Amino acid sequence: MASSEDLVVDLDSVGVVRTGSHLLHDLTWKVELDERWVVLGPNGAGKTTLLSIAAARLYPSTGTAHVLGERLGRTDVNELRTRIGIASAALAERIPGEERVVDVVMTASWGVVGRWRERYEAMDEVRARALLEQFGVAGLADRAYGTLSEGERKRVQIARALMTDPELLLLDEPAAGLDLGAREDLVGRLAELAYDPDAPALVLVTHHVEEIPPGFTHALLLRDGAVVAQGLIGDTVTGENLSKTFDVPLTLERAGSRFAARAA
Ligand SMILES: Nc1ncnc2c1ncn2[C@@H]1O[C@H](COP(=O)(O)OP(=O)(O)OP(=O)(O)O)[C@@H](O)[C@H]1O
Repeated sequence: MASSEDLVVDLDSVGVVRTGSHLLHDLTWKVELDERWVVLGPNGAGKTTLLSIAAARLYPSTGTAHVLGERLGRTDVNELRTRIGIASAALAERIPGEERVVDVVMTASWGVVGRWRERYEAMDEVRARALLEQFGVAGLADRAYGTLSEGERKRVQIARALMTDPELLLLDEPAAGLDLGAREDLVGRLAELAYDPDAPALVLVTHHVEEIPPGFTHALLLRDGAVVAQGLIGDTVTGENLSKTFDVPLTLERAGSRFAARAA
């Protein structure tokens, strides 16, 4: 079955089974080009599994998954993966501590461009430094990555994920481990990205409604591998839906385009 061109992610009744457990169950989800999605859910809900499918790194056991119009399992995933940017703790762990920050960002494109190496290197470096500037860490470009704070590293990881000018950007818990100031700074920068009409489709995974950047348009709430609710953010991120998702009575406050939740 073909997927509409405007659909960046198109999952139809997707299930993922591993060693007898259902990690995802009958999940249907469609992400359009101009949408910015937040995926919320407790530990073990299946958020990272879902992101792995959207990243074309995991195929569903049942159902069909199209990413950027290509059906997983029937396409060259190496070519497809160059069109997807991802920032996650698992990828970050593989960055060598001694690597120069600008190289951490630049090397994201090296898998894509094999020819005219030297020419591309100069262009790559200009782009890498501009992305570091966009995330407020241009001053760290020549430092060793291992010397950066957690908040600085997160920003570098997102700059790296954007290096190939992806059509889809996946962010797995980008604010995890950040102090309040660093979180707010990152939320502000992600809001700028969300409001940028030229930015890729965005999917951000988090446990915390406080980390939802303004400008995000849609939400998917997951629990035990199944969808609790999905749709426009204002309709979906509600106290009732969050209580079902996290299995604890919660009240939700909304101030402008920011959310805060606490036990009811
Ligand atoms: N290969 C596997 N075999 C069996 N179970 C697995 C496997 N990989 C993951 N799981 C389980 O699947 C469930 C969903 O995992 P996943 O990492 O997608 O959740 P998550 O929502 O991202 O959780 P967290 O918020 O803690 O990161 C978890 O219970 C996990 O233990």
